[in-house]
Amino acid sequence: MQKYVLSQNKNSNVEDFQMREQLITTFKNRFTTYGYKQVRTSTFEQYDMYGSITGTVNKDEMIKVIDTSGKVLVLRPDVTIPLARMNTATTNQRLFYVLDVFRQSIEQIDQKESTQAGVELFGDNSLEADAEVIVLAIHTLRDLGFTNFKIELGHAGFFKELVQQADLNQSQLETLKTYIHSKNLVEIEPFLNELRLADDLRNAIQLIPMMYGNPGDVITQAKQIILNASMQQVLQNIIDVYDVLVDYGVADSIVLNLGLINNMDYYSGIIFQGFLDNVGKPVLMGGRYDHLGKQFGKATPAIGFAFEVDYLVHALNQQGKAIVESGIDLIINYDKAKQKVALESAYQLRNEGLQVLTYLFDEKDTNRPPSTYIVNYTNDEQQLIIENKTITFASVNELVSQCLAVKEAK
Ligand SMILES: N[C@@H](Cc1c[nH]c[nH+]1)C(=O)O
Repeated sequence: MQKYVLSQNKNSNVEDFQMREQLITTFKNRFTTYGYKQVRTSTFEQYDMYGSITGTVNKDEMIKVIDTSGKVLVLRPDVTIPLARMNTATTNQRLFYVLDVFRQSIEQIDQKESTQAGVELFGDNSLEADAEVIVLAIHTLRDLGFTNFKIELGHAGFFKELVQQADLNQSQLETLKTYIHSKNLVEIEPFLNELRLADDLRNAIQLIPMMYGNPGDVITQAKQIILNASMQQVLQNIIDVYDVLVDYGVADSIVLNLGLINNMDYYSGIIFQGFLDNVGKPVLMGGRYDHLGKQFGKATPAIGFAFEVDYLVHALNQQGKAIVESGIDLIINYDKAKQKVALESAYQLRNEGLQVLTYLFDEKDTNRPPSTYIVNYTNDEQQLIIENKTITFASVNELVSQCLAVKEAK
């Protein structure tokens, strides 16, 4: 075990970092084409703020720090909450971010930070907005080269409505959520029997974990357990959003999951999660949270989602899509007597955007990275070597234009 290394689980090698940068460029490009503007929020937040509102991150999972005046702060445990608090726009606002969030669950004590790339759309409560945000998630996954993924679509209201009628206490509610989440059909039945619920209510709750799969089938099943007008409305909302998704041509990527329960409690409408083949956890989570803003004095409808960047990097690595490109454009070897002209060339070539390393000929280091071109400055010769072809050049300018011509031709 290495001394003072807190956790080894953060990707820290060069290839992973480059892959993350490529991913981030993809997020930025795609989010921008849907009208989103990038923002950031503070890394430190007031612990009290999280204490005063409901439906936020579990307080035990937040990482607390104490500033020099003794005030308790937390490291940003979520981005949606601070953005909902900061949002003052009177018209639609589309924001995106690529930021680290800090949470520590009891199950995964080593996992304290993760990078999220997310979007939030404020000020639009239409089902077209719901569909557009989901399509943006799908569009981005396709940009990243994923073909085998599914978006599970559900609704926060479906479960809430049933649970409200069952009148459960907090611990019963948590148990039920766990059973539904893990589709634990064996334990859910005796659990519900003990609660002595009305038959139709017990039956409806028991069927929730099975309300999963092909949208047409799930809608037919769900119609049979509708107990009141609000549940009817919720189901209609799901059907309407799904219809817009069909018009976008993304129906293939959608499955319905009426037992879907997101981590955060602030959701009030459509919720969704994205799953890739071979990754057990969702790589994206999101949904509508129309009541969160109210807690900060400004009721604004809102919907958004966040990708877990680390899981995506892991998935790309597993699929063998890792970047193996570790070489550079050009190496300049030079005799001490030619130092001036060699270093001048290096400066100019770098100025043109080429990656350049310089080495004295008598340097012992043989462990050099691969390069596309090699330049040799010796007392007698000035050579540019490209793929076994040797070209001589008279001046720095000539070298620069030769290199650029080759680069352009590639
Ligand atoms: N902040 C949510 C994801 C989300 C963004 N917007 C809406 N939901 C999470 O971390 O799970």
